[in-house]
Amino acid sequence: MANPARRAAAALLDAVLTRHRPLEEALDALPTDGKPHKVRGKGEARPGAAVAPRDKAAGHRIAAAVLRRAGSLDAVLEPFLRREPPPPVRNALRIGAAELLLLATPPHAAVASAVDLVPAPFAGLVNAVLRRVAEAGPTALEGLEAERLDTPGWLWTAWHAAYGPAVRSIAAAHRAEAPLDLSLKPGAAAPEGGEALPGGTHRYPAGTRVTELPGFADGQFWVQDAAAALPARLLGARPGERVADLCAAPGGKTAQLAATGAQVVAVERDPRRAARLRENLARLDLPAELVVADALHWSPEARFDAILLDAPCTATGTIRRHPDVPHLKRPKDVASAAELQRGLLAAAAARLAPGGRLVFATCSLQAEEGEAHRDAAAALGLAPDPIRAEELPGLAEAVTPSGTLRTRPDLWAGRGGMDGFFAARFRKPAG
Ligand SMILES: C[S@@+](CC[C@H](N)C(=O)[O-])C[C@H]1O[C@@H](n2cnc3c(N)ncnc32)[C@H](O)[C@@H]1O
Repeated sequence: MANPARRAAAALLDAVLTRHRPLEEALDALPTDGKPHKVRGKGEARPGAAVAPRDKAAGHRIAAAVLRRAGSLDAVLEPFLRREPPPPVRNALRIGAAELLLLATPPHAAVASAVDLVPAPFAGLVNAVLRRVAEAGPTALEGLEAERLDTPGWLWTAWHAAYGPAVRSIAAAHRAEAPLDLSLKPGAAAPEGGEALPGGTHRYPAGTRVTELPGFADGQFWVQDAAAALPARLLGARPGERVADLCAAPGGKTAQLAATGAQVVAVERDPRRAARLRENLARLDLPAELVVADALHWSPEARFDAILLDAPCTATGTIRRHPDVPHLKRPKDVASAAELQRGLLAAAAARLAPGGRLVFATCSLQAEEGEAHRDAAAALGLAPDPIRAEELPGLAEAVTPSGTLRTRPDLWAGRGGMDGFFAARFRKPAG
């Protein structure tokens, strides 16, 4: 019987790499209470033994290491494989190699538990291959062009076109797990042990469990990457203003807007995500009107002084936090996300009062989901309202010459990086 943490890792890798399901969904579907586990959205139920929370966390860590470094791990395994093994065997080999080369698991335990994951006819193969990998040790990774191997070719090409040689440092940043960033409620004290970043975010080491920090249950703060905190700040909402947060769940930016004293209307299409937003606002004790609706077709009674459009996107700026993204997204997803974003931008422009402000943001590194929208906005009656470097202390490098925001995971590299975000600010001419 395979070790529960490795079994969980194998189930997570099967979900992402074979069935193309998001990692978060696969984590939710792991049976933690002995019930059969259900794969949401597919109606597929399969029996599974319960996984203790500790084993689930360990399995998640192993699966994430494999997803981050799958290209490098496959390159190490390559010389020892004469033909392609079936997917579960390939994943067991990747799990074993990740434990040996990246996670410092003692070799005997790494090899034996990978062998336990596969059916008997493959046990000899997995044992022999992983013993060879164990003999080489972490030096097996030396000399590999890890940045390229661990990045799908189409993303490398797109990032090279957009960012030039920085593509290499972007890809390198994806190798590390992201730290935990918190935004604080006004007047709240930050839990001890963090670093105060310019702009107000408090940063804690990767792996910190937010629910265990003092102040979480009484709603003193919420999880929000340092870059994700910027778009709402750039909107500059003021007390009493009527502000819409389109595409609002899980609500990090709604919380920021509500904390300014503005009258916030949060719009979210997905009822399940809207329920999470409601819970988050209740925990934080921050007020906002929640509308469960499609922002493309929603018609409010009155127009807004300010709108934040944090549009759905391919999320390629969040790969440090979501290492499944490069394995799941395809170029056609960028094209369809960009089309939806154009529609949402037009809907947002129509709901803005004359003189009103709009911030458009996406957590994508793809230019089609960011910079391309800047010029299209003129046709919607929106004038650029350039962002100034003084507005973003310590982050002048993220302000582009045309006054948009472009953060990347390799910025603030010595401090733990940040998510990749694009933001542009517009004004609707008065009268
Ligand atoms: C990038 S996330 C928003 C993150 C959020 N602003 C925050 O800071 O926590 C995009 C959200 O938009 C929602 N969404 C997608 N299309 C939508 C639409 N047409 N109308 C309203 N919400 C939509 C998704 O369900 C998702 O919750």
